[in-house]
Amino acid sequence: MEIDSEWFESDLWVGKEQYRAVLNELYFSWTEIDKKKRERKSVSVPLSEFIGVEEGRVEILPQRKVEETERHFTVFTVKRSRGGRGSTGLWTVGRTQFCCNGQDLRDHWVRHLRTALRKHGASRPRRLLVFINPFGGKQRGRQIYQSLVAPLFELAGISAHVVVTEKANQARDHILKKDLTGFDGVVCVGGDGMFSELLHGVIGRTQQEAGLSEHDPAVTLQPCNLHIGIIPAGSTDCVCFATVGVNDPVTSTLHIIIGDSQPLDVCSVHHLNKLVRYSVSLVGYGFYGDVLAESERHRWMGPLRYDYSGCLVYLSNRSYAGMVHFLPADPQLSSPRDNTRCLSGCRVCSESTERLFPQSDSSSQYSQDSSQSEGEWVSTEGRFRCVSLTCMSSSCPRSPLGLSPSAHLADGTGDLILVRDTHPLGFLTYLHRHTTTEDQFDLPFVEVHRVKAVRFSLPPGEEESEGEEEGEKVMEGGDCKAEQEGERGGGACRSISRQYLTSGGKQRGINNHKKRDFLCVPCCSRAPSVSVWNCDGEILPYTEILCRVHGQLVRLFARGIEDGAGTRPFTGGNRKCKGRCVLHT
Ligand SMILES: Nc1ncnc2c1ncn2[C@@H]1O[C@H](COP(=O)(O)OP(=O)(O)OP(=O)(O)O)[C@@H](O)[C@H]1O
Ligand SMILES: CCCCCCCCCCCCC/C=C/[C@@H](O)[C@H](CO)NC(C)=O
Ligand SMILES: [Ca+2]
Repeated sequence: MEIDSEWFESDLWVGKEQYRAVLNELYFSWTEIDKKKRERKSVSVPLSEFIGVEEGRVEILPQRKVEETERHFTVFTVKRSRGGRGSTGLWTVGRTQFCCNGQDLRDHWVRHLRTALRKHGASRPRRLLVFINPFGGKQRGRQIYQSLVAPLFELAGISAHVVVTEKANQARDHILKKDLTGFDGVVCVGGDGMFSELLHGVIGRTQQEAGLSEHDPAVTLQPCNLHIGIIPAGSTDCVCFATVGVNDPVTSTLHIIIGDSQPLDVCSVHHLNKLVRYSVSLVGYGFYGDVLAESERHRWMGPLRYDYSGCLVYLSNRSYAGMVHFLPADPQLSSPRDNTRCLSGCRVCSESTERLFPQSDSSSQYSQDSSQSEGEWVSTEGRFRCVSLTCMSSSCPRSPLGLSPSAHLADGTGDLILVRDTHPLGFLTYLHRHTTTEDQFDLPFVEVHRVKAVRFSLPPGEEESEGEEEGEKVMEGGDCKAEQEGERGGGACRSISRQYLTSGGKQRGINNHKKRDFLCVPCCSRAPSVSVWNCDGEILPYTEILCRVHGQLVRLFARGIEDGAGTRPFTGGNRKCKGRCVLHT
């Protein structure tokens, strides 16, 4: 019966059917024995997708139920499930209860399966630090963790230290300052804002330990070893959706348990050689900045505030003057218009790993490539509806292909999208194409460039003033110059952002009249001359910024979007796959 320490096989029953079950070093499989059947059922589970084994007849979700019997054992595996809209990125917990012909055989199976799991699971996390935002999204973070995540962690033998946050930035500061010895990863239960806290904590901590300055945009940052897991429980779970393919807590938990590892590009945003923030999804000026700023005034609406604010901002019909300078990426490697899709196991991203971290010697240690020459900067100016930089596709439920459908998660570049001023219908067409398979870049007023760095400045005479004091105070209604001058469009002029800050009464960064102008968005009749930057859902306190993409700076417990997950292939509209896409490689 026992072949060697890896192999094990015997007959087993599942319900009334008899199976031949085999465990080898890669798979656990069971095949129906009934010779009379034309089609015999056969299941094969790679050990990499094996979650756990328990004695008896056991259920884990929705509730733990154990029926202790001597002859049964239950295995739990990753099961791919059909979600809504043909999505295949949804994972559930597969459960199979096996019956043996005696307790000895049962004990053998449990022992062998556990040993195989231990051997195979060397790269799986054993200890995690979990931060729950109890107020994110629909305020269900705590419940999601307790009912869906914790039981699966327990089944998989993961021990979790849980912190329910009491204030903003607690998770970031914990990661920056506390002892993290023994943790294999950090996990957030929340939305993009919580993810951003973990991102800043992990990157900051890694640079501190490496003795590197985060402020210098020219510094090659140290890639972070501590993995980040995202259990989606926010109003916007864009990073989760774009890296997993669905926003589903169980799917994300399973990716964490099996120790998936997805490298991710990160953009550092600087103002005058000072780090302002990091971004993985969107650094957007104009429309996306205005929508975020407007949405802050309607937080009570919950996730719907983005739709409402989107309509208001669209109707305000704004464009902004600016100068954009960018450092193009190597066009030989890929293009934002090559109709490829960055899917799990993406070839472009794996080739980028070799380029970004050439192996310096025979050991497996990666060292970062700093030999490449920077290349020539390109400049353009004009009036823009929006200027967006995204390091990934930024696909989300609203826009399943995302802001830049052919962007890559881990190729060391970002896509810069310039939407020049146009008539309202033109801009509406651009926005609407995000929700369909039609190419949003195939419009005369839209440009897209694959870049390594971007600098944005205001036109001459409109530059930001500098040197104001630090310290923070939220801008109040009534600070509005236009309101004081009786220029408002109707109703009271309200300040639009909780996060747009002034310094102890004095403003930081932007000179007063410009700042007051845009704080009146969109209720005043006078059009503001500057917008704000939306950086992964946070408003930046500066207009003139320098962004630099750091290839594969962090790693998520994810594997990218599996073929067909949460997306549609390029079959519609004028986007045609020419056989070069990842689906065909
Ligand atoms: N206990 C807390 N109290 C207040 N704010 C918190 C707390 N914990 C985390 N935060 C902050 O709340 C912000 C939003 O959280 P999160 O991203 O989880 O939810 P969300 O609903 O998706 O967010 P948003 O409404 O901004 O889209 C984060 O930026 C985070 O810093
Ligand atoms: C007429 C229909 C108009 C629909 C317009 C849809 C446009 C969708 C574009 C999706 C962009 C997603 C960008 C991601 C942003 C996130 O980084 C950020 C943080 O969560 N979210 C927000 C809302 O700023
Ligand atoms: Ca990228």
